[in-house]
Amino acid sequence: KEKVEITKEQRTLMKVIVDAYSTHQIPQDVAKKLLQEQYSADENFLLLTEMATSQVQVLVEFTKNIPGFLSLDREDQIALLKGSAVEAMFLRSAQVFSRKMPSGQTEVLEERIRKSGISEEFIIPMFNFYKSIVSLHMVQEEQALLTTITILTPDRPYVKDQQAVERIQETMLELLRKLCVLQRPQEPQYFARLLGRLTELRTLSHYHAEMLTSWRTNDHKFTPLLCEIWDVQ
Ligand SMILES: COc1ccc(-c2nc3ccccc3n2[C@H](C(=O)Nc2c(C)cccc2C)C2CCCCC2)c(OC)c1
Repeated sequence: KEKVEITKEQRTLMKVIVDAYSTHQIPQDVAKKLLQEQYSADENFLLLTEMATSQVQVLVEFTKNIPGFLSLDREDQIALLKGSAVEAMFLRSAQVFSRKMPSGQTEVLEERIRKSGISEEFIIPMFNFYKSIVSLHMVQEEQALLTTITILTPDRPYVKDQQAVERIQETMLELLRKLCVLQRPQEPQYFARLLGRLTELRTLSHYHAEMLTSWRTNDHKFTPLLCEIWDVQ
Protein backbone atom coordinates (compact mmCIF):
# COMPACT_ATOMS: atom_id res chain seq x y z
CA LYS A 1 0.00 0.00 0.00
CA GLU A 2 1.54 3.29 -1.11
CA LYS A 3 2.37 5.60 1.83
CA VAL A 4 1.38 9.00 0.45
CA GLU A 5 2.60 12.11 2.24
CA ILE A 6 2.28 15.80 1.44
CA THR A 7 5.68 17.44 1.92
CA LYS A 8 6.12 20.78 3.67
CA GLU A 9 6.75 22.62 0.40
CA GLN A 10 3.70 20.96 -1.19
CA ARG A 11 1.59 22.17 1.73
CA THR A 12 2.92 25.70 1.20
CA LEU A 13 2.25 25.47 -2.54
CA MET A 14 -1.29 24.24 -1.82
CA LYS A 15 -1.97 27.17 0.50
CA VAL A 16 -0.67 29.72 -2.05
CA ILE A 17 -2.87 28.26 -4.81
CA VAL A 18 -6.03 27.96 -2.70
CA ASP A 19 -5.62 31.45 -1.19
CA ALA A 20 -5.14 32.94 -4.66
CA TYR A 21 -8.08 30.97 -6.05
CA SER A 22 -10.47 32.06 -3.29
CA THR A 23 -9.20 35.67 -3.29
CA HIS A 24 -9.56 36.14 -7.04
CA GLN A 25 -13.28 35.30 -7.16
CA ILE A 26 -15.67 37.46 -9.13
CA PRO A 27 -17.13 40.13 -6.82
CA GLN A 28 -20.85 39.98 -7.60
CA ASP A 29 -22.30 36.49 -7.44
CA VAL A 30 -24.07 35.81 -10.72
CA ALA A 31 -25.97 32.85 -9.29
CA LYS A 32 -27.61 35.10 -6.69
CA LYS A 33 -28.56 37.60 -9.41
CA LEU A 34 -30.05 34.86 -11.56
CA LEU A 35 -32.04 33.46 -8.65
CA GLN A 36 -33.46 36.90 -7.82
CA GLU A 37 -35.13 37.47 -11.15
CA GLN A 38 -35.66 36.24 -14.69
CA TYR A 39 -33.72 38.42 -17.16
CA SER A 40 -34.38 38.77 -20.89
CA ALA A 41 -32.09 37.07 -23.42
CA ASP A 42 -30.57 40.50 -24.16
CA GLU A 43 -29.93 41.23 -20.47
CA ASN A 44 -28.49 37.73 -20.00
CA PHE A 45 -26.12 38.19 -22.92
CA LEU A 46 -24.88 41.43 -21.39
CA LEU A 47 -24.54 39.71 -18.00
CA LEU A 48 -22.60 36.86 -19.62
CA THR A 49 -20.16 39.20 -21.36
CA GLU A 50 -19.68 41.20 -18.16
CA MET A 51 -19.05 38.02 -16.16
CA ALA A 52 -16.67 36.64 -18.79
CA THR A 53 -14.75 39.93 -19.00
CA SER A 54 -14.24 40.13 -15.24
CA GLN A 55 -13.39 36.42 -15.20
CA VAL A 56 -10.49 37.03 -17.60
CA GLN A 57 -9.20 39.83 -15.39
CA VAL A 58 -9.51 37.56 -12.34
CA LEU A 59 -7.68 34.80 -14.22
CA VAL A 60 -4.73 37.10 -14.98
CA GLU A 61 -4.45 38.02 -11.29
CA PHE A 62 -4.74 34.36 -10.27
CA THR A 63 -1.93 33.25 -12.61
CA LYS A 64 0.42 35.81 -11.01
CA ASN A 65 0.16 33.72 -7.84
CA ILE A 66 1.02 30.40 -9.50
CA PRO A 67 4.65 29.75 -8.44
CA GLY A 68 6.81 29.71 -11.56
CA PHE A 69 4.21 31.25 -13.90
CA LEU A 70 5.82 34.69 -13.95
CA SER A 71 9.24 33.18 -14.71
CA LEU A 72 7.85 31.70 -17.95
CA ASP A 73 8.55 33.52 -21.21
CA ARG A 74 6.24 36.57 -21.30
CA GLU A 75 4.65 35.61 -24.64
CA ASP A 76 4.09 32.08 -23.35
CA GLN A 77 2.27 33.50 -20.33
CA ILE A 78 -0.11 35.30 -22.73
CA ALA A 79 -0.51 32.16 -24.87
CA LEU A 80 -1.45 30.13 -21.77
CA LEU A 81 -3.99 32.75 -20.66
CA LYS A 82 -5.56 33.04 -24.11
CA GLY A 83 -5.60 29.27 -24.52
CA SER A 84 -7.22 28.50 -21.15
CA ALA A 85 -9.60 31.43 -20.57
CA VAL A 86 -12.69 29.75 -22.08
CA GLU A 87 -12.04 26.47 -20.25
CA ALA A 88 -11.46 28.35 -17.00
CA MET A 89 -14.76 30.16 -17.53
CA PHE A 90 -16.71 26.93 -18.01
CA LEU A 91 -14.89 25.34 -15.08
CA ARG A 92 -15.80 28.30 -12.89
CA SER A 93 -19.40 28.17 -14.13
CA ALA A 94 -19.57 24.46 -13.34
CA GLN A 95 -18.18 25.10 -9.88
CA VAL A 96 -20.75 27.87 -9.29
CA PHE A 97 -23.46 25.48 -10.50
CA SER A 98 -22.24 22.70 -8.19
CA ARG A 99 -22.35 24.93 -5.07
CA LYS A 100 -24.60 23.68 -2.26
CA MET A 101 -27.81 25.73 -2.44
CA PRO A 102 -31.06 25.65 -0.44
CA SER A 103 -33.23 22.84 -1.87
CA GLY A 104 -34.97 23.77 -5.09
CA GLN A 105 -32.61 26.66 -5.83
CA THR A 106 -30.36 24.59 -8.11
CA GLU A 107 -33.42 23.66 -10.21
CA VAL A 108 -34.40 27.34 -10.44
CA LEU A 109 -30.85 28.25 -11.48
CA GLU A 110 -30.81 25.43 -14.03
CA GLU A 111 -34.14 26.67 -15.48
CA ARG A 112 -32.87 30.28 -15.68
CA ILE A 113 -29.75 29.09 -17.50
CA ARG A 114 -31.76 26.90 -19.90
CA LYS A 115 -33.97 29.90 -20.71
CA SER A 116 -31.10 32.40 -20.70
CA GLY A 117 -30.99 32.82 -24.47
CA ILE A 118 -28.44 30.16 -25.24
CA SER A 119 -29.53 28.07 -28.23
CA GLU A 120 -31.03 24.66 -27.44
CA GLU A 121 -28.31 22.51 -29.07
CA PHE A 122 -25.69 23.61 -26.48
CA ILE A 123 -27.78 23.08 -23.36
CA ILE A 124 -27.29 19.29 -23.25
CA PRO A 125 -23.49 19.23 -23.57
CA MET A 126 -23.18 22.16 -21.16
CA PHE A 127 -25.32 20.58 -18.44
CA ASN A 128 -23.75 17.16 -19.01
CA PHE A 129 -20.44 18.77 -18.16
CA TYR A 130 -21.85 20.69 -15.17
CA LYS A 131 -23.50 17.57 -13.77
CA SER A 132 -20.31 15.57 -14.21
CA ILE A 133 -18.54 18.23 -12.11
CA VAL A 134 -21.35 18.20 -9.51
CA SER A 135 -21.04 14.41 -9.19
CA LEU A 136 -17.35 14.68 -8.24
CA HIS A 137 -18.16 16.70 -5.07
CA MET A 138 -14.80 18.44 -5.39
CA VAL A 139 -13.27 20.22 -2.41
CA GLN A 140 -11.84 23.73 -2.85
CA GLU A 141 -8.23 22.48 -3.08
CA GLU A 142 -9.17 20.19 -5.97
CA GLN A 143 -11.07 22.97 -7.76
CA ALA A 144 -8.15 25.39 -7.42
CA LEU A 145 -5.60 22.81 -8.60
CA LEU A 146 -7.78 21.67 -11.50
CA THR A 147 -8.03 25.27 -12.73
CA THR A 148 -4.27 25.69 -12.30
CA ILE A 149 -3.60 22.48 -14.26
CA THR A 150 -5.93 23.69 -17.02
CA ILE A 151 -4.04 26.99 -17.28
CA LEU A 152 -0.70 25.17 -17.38
CA THR A 153 -1.57 23.04 -20.44
CA PRO A 154 1.71 22.92 -22.42
CA ASP A 155 0.18 22.26 -25.87
CA ARG A 156 -1.79 25.49 -26.20
CA PRO A 157 -1.34 27.30 -29.55
CA TYR A 158 1.81 29.48 -29.81
CA VAL A 159 3.49 28.20 -26.64
CA LYS A 160 7.22 28.13 -27.46
CA ASP A 161 8.83 26.56 -24.37
CA GLN A 162 6.38 23.69 -23.69
CA GLN A 163 8.93 21.93 -21.45
CA ALA A 164 8.96 24.85 -19.01
CA VAL A 165 5.15 24.76 -18.78
CA GLU A 166 5.16 20.97 -18.40
CA ARG A 167 7.57 21.21 -15.44
CA ILE A 168 5.21 23.48 -13.50
CA GLN A 169 2.12 21.51 -14.52
CA GLU A 170 3.73 18.27 -13.35
CA THR A 171 4.30 19.79 -9.89
CA MET A 172 0.59 20.61 -9.69
CA LEU A 173 -0.47 17.20 -11.06
CA GLU A 174 1.67 15.40 -8.45
CA LEU A 175 0.17 17.51 -5.66
CA LEU A 176 -3.39 16.89 -6.92
CA ARG A 177 -2.68 13.15 -7.23
CA LYS A 178 -1.54 12.99 -3.59
CA LEU A 179 -4.53 15.05 -2.40
CA CYS A 180 -6.93 12.70 -4.20
CA VAL A 181 -5.32 9.61 -2.68
CA LEU A 182 -5.41 11.15 0.81
CA GLN A 183 -8.88 12.64 0.42
CA ARG A 184 -10.50 9.52 -1.10
CA PRO A 185 -8.54 6.39 -0.19
CA GLN A 186 -11.58 4.27 -1.11
CA GLU A 187 -11.73 5.75 -4.65
CA PRO A 188 -8.36 4.96 -6.31
CA GLN A 189 -9.71 6.14 -9.72
CA TYR A 190 -10.78 9.55 -8.46
CA PHE A 191 -7.66 11.40 -9.69
CA ALA A 192 -8.12 9.89 -13.18
CA ARG A 193 -11.81 10.90 -13.15
CA LEU A 194 -10.85 14.49 -12.28
CA LEU A 195 -8.42 14.68 -15.18
CA GLY A 196 -11.01 13.10 -17.46
CA ARG A 197 -13.22 16.15 -16.86
CA LEU A 198 -10.52 18.30 -18.48
CA THR A 199 -11.08 16.39 -21.73
CA GLU A 200 -14.85 17.03 -21.50
CA LEU A 201 -14.06 20.67 -20.72
CA ARG A 202 -11.93 21.05 -23.84
CA THR A 203 -14.68 19.53 -26.00
CA LEU A 204 -17.34 21.84 -24.51
CA SER A 205 -15.05 24.84 -25.04
CA HIS A 206 -14.89 24.13 -28.77
CA TYR A 207 -18.54 25.31 -28.95
CA HIS A 208 -18.10 28.59 -27.09
CA ALA A 209 -17.88 30.91 -30.14
CA GLU A 210 -21.01 29.32 -31.68
CA MET A 211 -22.80 29.51 -28.30
CA LEU A 212 -22.25 33.26 -28.34
CA THR A 213 -23.04 34.04 -31.98
CA SER A 214 -26.22 31.90 -31.80
CA TRP A 215 -27.45 33.57 -28.58
CA ARG A 216 -31.07 34.77 -28.98
CA THR A 217 -30.28 38.49 -29.00
CA ASN A 218 -30.35 41.16 -31.69
CA ASP A 219 -27.12 42.76 -30.56
CA HIS A 220 -24.07 40.50 -30.04
CA LYS A 221 -21.82 43.16 -28.53
CA PHE A 222 -18.46 42.03 -27.07
CA THR A 223 -15.89 43.90 -24.99
CA PRO A 224 -12.44 44.37 -26.63
CA LEU A 225 -10.99 41.92 -24.10
CA LEU A 226 -13.53 39.25 -25.10
CA CYS A 227 -12.79 39.80 -28.80
CA GLU A 228 -9.18 39.06 -27.88
CA ILE A 229 -10.00 35.91 -25.92
CA TRP A 230 -13.08 34.55 -27.70
CA ASP A 231 -12.99 33.81 -31.45
CA VAL A 232 -15.80 36.27 -32.06
CA GLN A 233 -16.29 39.54 -34.04
C1 LIG B 1 -20.27 30.82 -23.34
O1 LIG B 1 -21.57 30.40 -22.94
C2 LIG B 1 -21.87 30.30 -21.60
C3 LIG B 1 -20.90 30.37 -20.58
C4 LIG B 1 -21.29 30.26 -19.23
C5 LIG B 1 -22.61 30.04 -18.91
C6 LIG B 1 -23.02 29.88 -17.50
N1 LIG B 1 -23.11 28.72 -16.87
C7 LIG B 1 -23.45 28.99 -15.57
C8 LIG B 1 -23.65 28.14 -14.47
C9 LIG B 1 -23.99 28.69 -13.24
C10 LIG B 1 -24.15 30.08 -13.09
C11 LIG B 1 -23.95 30.94 -14.20
C12 LIG B 1 -23.58 30.38 -15.42
N2 LIG B 1 -23.31 30.89 -16.66
C13 LIG B 1 -23.27 32.31 -17.07
C14 LIG B 1 -22.15 33.00 -16.31
O2 LIG B 1 -22.24 34.13 -15.89
N3 LIG B 1 -21.03 32.24 -16.12
C15 LIG B 1 -19.85 32.72 -15.55
C16 LIG B 1 -18.91 33.39 -16.34
C17 LIG B 1 -19.18 33.61 -17.81
C18 LIG B 1 -17.71 33.84 -15.76
C19 LIG B 1 -17.46 33.61 -14.41
C20 LIG B 1 -18.38 32.94 -13.62
C21 LIG B 1 -19.58 32.49 -14.19
C22 LIG B 1 -20.58 31.74 -13.34
C23 LIG B 1 -24.65 33.00 -16.92
C24 LIG B 1 -24.64 34.34 -17.66
C25 LIG B 1 -26.00 34.99 -17.65
C26 LIG B 1 -27.07 34.08 -18.23
C27 LIG B 1 -27.10 32.76 -17.48
C28 LIG B 1 -25.73 32.09 -17.47
C29 LIG B 1 -23.57 29.96 -19.93
O3 LIG B 1 -24.86 29.74 -19.55
C30 LIG B 1 -25.86 29.78 -20.57
C31 LIG B 1 -23.21 30.07 -21.27
